[in-house]
Amino acid sequence: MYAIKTEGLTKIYKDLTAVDNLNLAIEQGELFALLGVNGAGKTTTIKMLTCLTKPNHGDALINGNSIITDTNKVKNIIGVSPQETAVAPNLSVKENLELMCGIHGFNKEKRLSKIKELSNQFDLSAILNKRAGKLSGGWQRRLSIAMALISEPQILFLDEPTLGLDVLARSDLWDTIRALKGKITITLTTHYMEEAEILSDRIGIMKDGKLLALGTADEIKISAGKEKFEDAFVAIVTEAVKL
Ligand SMILES: Nc1ncnc2c1ncn2[C@@H]1O[C@H](COP(=O)(O)OP(=O)(O)OP(=O)(O)O)[C@@H](O)[C@H]1O
Repeated sequence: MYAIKTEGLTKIYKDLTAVDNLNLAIEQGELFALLGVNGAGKTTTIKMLTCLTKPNHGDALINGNSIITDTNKVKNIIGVSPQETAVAPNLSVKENLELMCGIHGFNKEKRLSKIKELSNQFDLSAILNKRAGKLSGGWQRRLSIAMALISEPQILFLDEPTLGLDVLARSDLWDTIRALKGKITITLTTHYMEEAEILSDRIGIMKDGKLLALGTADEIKISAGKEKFEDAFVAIVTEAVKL
């Protein structure tokens, strides 16, 4: 069974088709990147897959569960780190993690063990009592990902995980994401070509709501007839090559 399978997934806002007949299948354990320039439809796709907004047409199956008819099941098996980070700025790092444990109804024992496990995994131990709003963007994002993992999701969605971060913070976060690779299915959106190429198993390139290319970075380079992934991306989105 695919982790994610979309069938003609479409979202229309008034006269704008934000996501246009998206057909995509993502394997279990895959790290998949949706790459595209601003307004390509990446966030709208993630919002539909995470049941935050309903499609106008089509459907998507998340581990076999429909985002339209099985929303509760879908919500139980996914974790989301949204573009606007879900971190509560006035709470400490620990309180943010506790809040998520509370939302998922963990008892004290489970809460303590989960916070310990994630603090170790994400290097948060030394900053547990710091106010989240005082952390740098990179650390807030790291906390946001840790929070998304509290429910032990089977599929993790990361919407623009490194948006606005400096080179070092981005590289740190790439290490964090790499460490999750293979353990869980990850779908991330990005407009950084390098991020998609370095991190993901496969990449889908979107523009104007449409999926223009799909494959590994190498496959995309070969089909576009370019040696560098960046050149392939530019050629595809400027429609210099039709795949
Ligand atoms: N709630 C909304 N109402 C109307 N139009 C919307 C809404 N949300 C998104 N759009 C439009 O849909 C299109 C796709 O937006 P979306 O945010 O999905 O793109 P994106 O690829 O995630 O871009 P970005 O990288 O800027 O986040 C854009 O033209 C956007 O303006």
